[in-house]
Amino acid sequence: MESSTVEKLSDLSIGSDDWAASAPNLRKNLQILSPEQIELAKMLLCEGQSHLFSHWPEPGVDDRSKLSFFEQVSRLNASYPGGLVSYIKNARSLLADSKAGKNPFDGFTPSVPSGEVLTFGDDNFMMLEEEGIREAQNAAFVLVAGGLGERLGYKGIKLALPSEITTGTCFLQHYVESILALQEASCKLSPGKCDAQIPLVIMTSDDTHAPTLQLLESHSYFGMKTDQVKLLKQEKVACLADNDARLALDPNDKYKIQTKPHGHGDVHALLHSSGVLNQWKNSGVKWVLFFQDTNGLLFKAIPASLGVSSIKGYHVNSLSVPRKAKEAIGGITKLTHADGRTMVINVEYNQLDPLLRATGHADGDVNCETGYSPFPGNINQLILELGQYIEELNKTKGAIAEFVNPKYKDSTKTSFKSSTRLECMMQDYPKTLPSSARVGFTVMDAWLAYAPVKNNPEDAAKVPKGNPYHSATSGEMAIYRANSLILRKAGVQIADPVVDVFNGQEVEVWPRIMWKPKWALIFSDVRKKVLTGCSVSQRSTMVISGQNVFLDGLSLDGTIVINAISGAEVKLTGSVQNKGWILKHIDYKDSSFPEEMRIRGFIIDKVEQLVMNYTEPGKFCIGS
Ligand SMILES: O=c1ccn([C@@H]2O[C@H](COP(=O)(O)OP(=O)(O)O[C@H]3O[C@H](CO)[C@H](O)[C@H](O)[C@H]3O)[C@@H](O)[C@H]2O)c(=O)[nH]1
Repeated sequence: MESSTVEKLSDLSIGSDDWAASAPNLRKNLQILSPEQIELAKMLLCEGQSHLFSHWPEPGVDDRSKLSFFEQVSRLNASYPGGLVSYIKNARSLLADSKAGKNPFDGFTPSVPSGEVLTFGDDNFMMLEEEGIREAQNAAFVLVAGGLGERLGYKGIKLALPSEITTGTCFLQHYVESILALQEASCKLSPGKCDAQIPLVIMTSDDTHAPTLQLLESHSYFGMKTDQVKLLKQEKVACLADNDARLALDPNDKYKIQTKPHGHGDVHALLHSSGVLNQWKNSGVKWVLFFQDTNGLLFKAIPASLGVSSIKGYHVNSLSVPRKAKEAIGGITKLTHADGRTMVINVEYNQLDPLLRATGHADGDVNCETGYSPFPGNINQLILELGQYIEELNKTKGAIAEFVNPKYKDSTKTSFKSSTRLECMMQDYPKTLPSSARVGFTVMDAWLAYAPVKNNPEDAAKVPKGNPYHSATSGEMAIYRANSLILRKAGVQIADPVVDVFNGQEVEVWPRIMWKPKWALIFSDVRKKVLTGCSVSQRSTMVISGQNVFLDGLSLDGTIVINAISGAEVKLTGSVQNKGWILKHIDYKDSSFPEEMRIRGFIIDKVEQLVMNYTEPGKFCIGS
């Protein structure tokens, strides 16, 4: 050992180790720690964390575990803006506010903001869609997928779950194919050569990282270039044992700090620290679109909402849908402070009711005469303008306003039922923006834009009548409904749905109509490909996978599946009739079926179908 190192160590461990007086068991072990670890130990003691070492035995016993404890501390320190010192200080302050019952919206009065309300299929909507397609080549997508989906109770990652079982396409595949279709459509509109590759970042966590990577790798990235996709893993944060923000030890490992997820708000700090935003800026990206793991309808709403951002010049545009009172989505709210400040921001679903009650709305979160809450529902699809986003993150480093939600043992609020932690949400990003920032929102019908898969069958069945179930059943049925309604609007005679009950949830069953994003991204695509005199019966299934497939005088009563390369132009006409595909009820408790089927309450019995595959270029016609 070099003499200078010897001196330094002896200095710390023998001579001047008074700083460790509050943790005698740590003091005895200083000799096994590196200088960096000793610095971390000093920091922990300074922050009142001596209890972490009270059980430490003599040097020589469990030394490996002691070192791995510090490795974890080092990781926790590095992954939080400002390190653990900031985390603990923020925690103390938020815990004190929580104990005092301080309302985070103190001094603010809520009111209903005004935003862009769009109507599917009208001239304005179609103009915005065209604009969105033009801008798509300047977009980058960010998918937050670090959550485990505890409410759904599904064992795998939600991105691997089929969004519908007619084609069995999982959410991630659908998202990637939609982005690739946007890329192609946008480039086609550019004069000259356009070789834009729309980047996709996926935020994962320890819970989801490996399976997400595996899903991508085992499917060749669903057609994306491997360097087009980047995974950023969020770290968990330390749990807090009490109001003094003493860190909690893992009940199963006393050399480990217990950790829990910090929330989707981490995405901003991760994008900032990864350097990816500047790379995007240099390659001409202008818009960053954030989205969540299970919304099979989302890409039907992307083109028009991107069009709104572009035409209005919004720095922040949140996509929203009419919200049913008490629905588990935040409300977009205008908050006006007594001092004159205003902001338009998401008020999370658990905070909206208390905020309204505290500000003179005795009934809290209730529907108005329209049958919906007057506050539009935030679906957490945000479009940020990259230049202003980078400017803001350079100031904040991506730190987002946090909150804490401890479950107290009793009304004295002195101890917790279980450890808690700080959390943050990505939609709180606008909270720190200057008043000059252009923050807006776009409202679209829920049938077109929002059908997440969040609730397990039991909880979904308990949702108040008239409110959306947000289950695998409703998420799938919503896709069929949206596609049916879009074709209806384009002039196809689509039979009315029938009402059925799956896993205790009453849903409308429309014909199972599916198309790949490359067939139609926007309504004008559908109109170009759907000619006159078409009809589809309620029991029918239609799957279109091919760019140049046209419906012209088709009368479908059964199942038709078309797979065609882009060079093949296929016309579907005349009558197609067969026994088709039948939905069969299954019970979610019946473990003879795979979990991803059980959670929706049905399987498809593929009795008879017409399947046509076109692998050569040319013009083809099906139907008699
Ligand atoms: O630490 C986390 C937690 C969640 N997520 C991801 O964030 C997304 C949203 O998570 P949840 O589905 O659990 O979110 P909530 O339902 O609690 O609520 C959020 O989504 C709603 C709409 O779906 C509303 O917009 C609401 O205001 C917003 O907070 C998911 O893709 C999830 O994977 C992470 O990446 N990391």
